[in-house]
Amino acid sequence: MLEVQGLFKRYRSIPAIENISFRVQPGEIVGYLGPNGSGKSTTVKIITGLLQPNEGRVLFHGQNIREDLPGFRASLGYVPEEAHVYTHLSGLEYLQLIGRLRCMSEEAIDLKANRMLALLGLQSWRHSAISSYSKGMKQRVLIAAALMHDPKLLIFDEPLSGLDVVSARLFKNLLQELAAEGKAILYISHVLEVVEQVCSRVIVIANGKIVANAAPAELTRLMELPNLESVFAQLVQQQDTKAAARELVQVMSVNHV
Ligand SMILES: Nc1ncnc2c1ncn2[C@@H]1O[C@H](COP(=O)(O)OP(=O)(O)OP(=O)(O)O)[C@@H](O)[C@H]1O
Repeated sequence: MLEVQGLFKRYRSIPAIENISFRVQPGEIVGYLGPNGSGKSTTVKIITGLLQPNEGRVLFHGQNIREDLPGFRASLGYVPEEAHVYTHLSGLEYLQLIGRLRCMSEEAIDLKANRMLALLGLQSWRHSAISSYSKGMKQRVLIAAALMHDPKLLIFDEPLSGLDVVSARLFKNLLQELAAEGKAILYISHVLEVVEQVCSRVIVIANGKIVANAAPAELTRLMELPNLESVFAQLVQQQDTKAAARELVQVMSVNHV
């Protein structure tokens, strides 16, 4: 369904991603993991059509997305890492706006917006301005907004940020339901425990390059490691965090008067 082929992106001649290729099929939840600055957002911006690659292309149902971006976006639901919502609108007004931009009927907008807000625990807040919402409440509105038009492809960029325990569990169950419905899902997250539970496959990138693309269980088995977190640490050669934390506390307590 989604096919990413040989993407390269350079910012002022410095490579951000190099030769990124992968597929996401209907019913799959694919985790896209990497440390800060490894190129996840750059990849997602290219897939959503916000950024043009220097090389490579993105195909959706075999067609280059840049040949018909509005058509592609009609099939795409995207929850961005940073929320830029119109905070003077209420949750309900925001979903109505999104529905109208998606050319949905008023009847469908009203039904879906009200039901989704209720299911996401925002019923009594639906007429309040988003500016009064907590981070997690804003995040839930964004999730509803991404689902309103029943897209075939969903991209969630760090969707758990700010969500409380119940909302996070609801989101995990939602991912599984969406996959069972045949949606293709790309899931970017640093919460490896959840990724390990829900993803059928994970792609790990480091310094802009893919270093692994396999099922979580296969990665842990092949690398003889207990969980995805240790696999990730090994693959991206992260620093010795215990030593760094100890040193930070030592530096902090250097006499400063
Ligand atoms: N607009 C830009 N101009 C210059 N360099 C950029 C720009 N955007 C990203 N980069 C660089 O490209 C590399 C990849 O960044 P990107 O934001 O894609 O990483 P990321 O994996 O999403 O990181 P994070 O987990 O912190 O969100 C980084 O080295 C970053 O500094």
